[in-house]
Amino acid sequence: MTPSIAFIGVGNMARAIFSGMLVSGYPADKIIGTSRTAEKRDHYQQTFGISMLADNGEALKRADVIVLCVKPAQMQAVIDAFAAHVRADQLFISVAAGVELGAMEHWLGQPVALVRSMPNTPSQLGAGMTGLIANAHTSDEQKSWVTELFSSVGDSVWVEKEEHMHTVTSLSGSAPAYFFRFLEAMIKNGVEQGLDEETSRKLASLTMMGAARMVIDLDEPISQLRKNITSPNGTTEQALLSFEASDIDKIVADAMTACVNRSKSLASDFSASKNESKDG
Ligand SMILES: NC(=O)C1=CN([C@@H]2O[C@H](COP(=O)(O)OP(=O)(O)OC[C@H]3O[C@@H](n4cnc5c(N)ncnc54)[C@H](O)[C@@H]3O)[C@@H](O)[C@H]2O)C=CC1
Ligand SMILES: O=C(O)[C@@H]1CCC=N1
Repeated sequence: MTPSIAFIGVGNMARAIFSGMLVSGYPADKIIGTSRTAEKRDHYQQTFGISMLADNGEALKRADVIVLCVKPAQMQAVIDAFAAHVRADQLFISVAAGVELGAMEHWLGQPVALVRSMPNTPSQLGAGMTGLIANAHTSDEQKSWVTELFSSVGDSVWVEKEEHMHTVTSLSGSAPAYFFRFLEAMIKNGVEQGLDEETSRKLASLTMMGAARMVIDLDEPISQLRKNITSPNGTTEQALLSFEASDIDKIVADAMTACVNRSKSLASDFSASKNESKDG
């Protein structure tokens, strides 16, 4: 039987996941979303044919699987409000950056299956990439179901240690934004050189897709793919020398480290021990 799945806090990430699921054939009548805004509930219900509710507790009651999609700062309040009504057979999946399994277990207040995920927005096109880790109460069967769920919107990897979720965030969760930023800069320069925006956008973005497909589909080192384009004393060489002069490795490493550090600081803000000391 297809499980009913409730997305608590429908925003960018929830929409990306359930729209990808719908495209891959998940029945709309098995998908519930929650939003506090009537306009958004109407919009999502009409656009996607899913059930939209105002009450998270009602969504919890109706669902087999609950995907927690609110911002990290809202997670505790959302869980606290329905924790007393959680059933032992339910499966929870969080998409929140930084919020650790231990903190969510603490808020849920009972042994329950819980998966922490770090998806990304290309999920909405079935091209998502998701990192996953489960708590000790999650069965192998539940893990397989979660793998299938995220396979329906792209691909996924299970990490061995929870601290690896910070790295996943910097490599895939946040990373579509890096590529968008890079494209923005390229398109802007194409326009500055005289092309219209549409042409510049098409040239840059389809090139990014083609390059990514070469990396994924061809069994060749990325450095070799790069060298195949870089004629000695040619045009590409000049562009790459310019990147090196700006220390591209450092630029990227600094950005990824900043991302990881923010993920760690979120984890520390919402850690179980901090909550225990607050409670006690
Ligand atoms: N946007 C992204 O690319 C990614 C986001 N995430 C995670 O996904 C989570 C959500 O991020 P976004 O979707 O970008 O944020 P968002 O702001 O677009 O969506 C969150 C939604 O939750 C709603 N909400 C807040 N409190 C609520 C409550 N008590 N009951 C019901 N709904 C409530 C808000 O109104 C909002 O619509 C965050 O924890 C973030 O770390 C993870 C991976 C990628
Ligand atoms: O920026 C954020 O905090 C979220 C998590 C990963 C992508 N967006």
